[in-house]
Amino acid sequence: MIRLNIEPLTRAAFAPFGEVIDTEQREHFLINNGNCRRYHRLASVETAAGGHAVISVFRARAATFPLALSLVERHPLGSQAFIPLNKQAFLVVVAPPGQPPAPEQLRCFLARGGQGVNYYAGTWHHPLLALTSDDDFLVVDRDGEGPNCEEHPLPQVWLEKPPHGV
Ligand SMILES: NC(=O)N[C@@H](O)C(=O)O
Ligand code: NI
Repeated sequence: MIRLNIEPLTRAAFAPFGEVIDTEQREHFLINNGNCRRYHRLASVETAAGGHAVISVFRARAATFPLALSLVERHPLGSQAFIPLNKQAFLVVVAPPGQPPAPEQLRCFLARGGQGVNYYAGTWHHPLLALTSDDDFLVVDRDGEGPNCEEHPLPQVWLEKPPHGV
């Protein structure tokens, strides 16, 4: 049985899996006559095989802990971004693109309030893990023809609740 450690979400640590969407210490430039900062291209949207990008809202129930992770999935034809609309923290479980991951390859990150993630096409990940009930996330991913969700079952991988007040 494997219990995943929870790591802080940083751009460097998440680089093999995708991009971190946040504004802390990020480059920006002024637009709209100096009334607005543009944090430009924090992440890129991938849509392959004739697909197109769509914007959705996911309203998620909070995960309950300890949590047995039963699967990971990947979207080979497109990226997938999750941006919390209420700046709530959430959990991100990922493994690098490529062969279906062994449990030891899984990484768990805590996205603190205000951080979002963009999974590269093909990055293995657990479906959205919210920590707050009815939490809303803006989701940008690919819609269109073709198989874009592959699942891989996991044996005995557990996740404990993150420390309080994260
Ligand atoms: N099913 C769906 O659209 N969501 C998953 O891809 C997910 O990563 O939460
Ligand atoms: Ni997904």
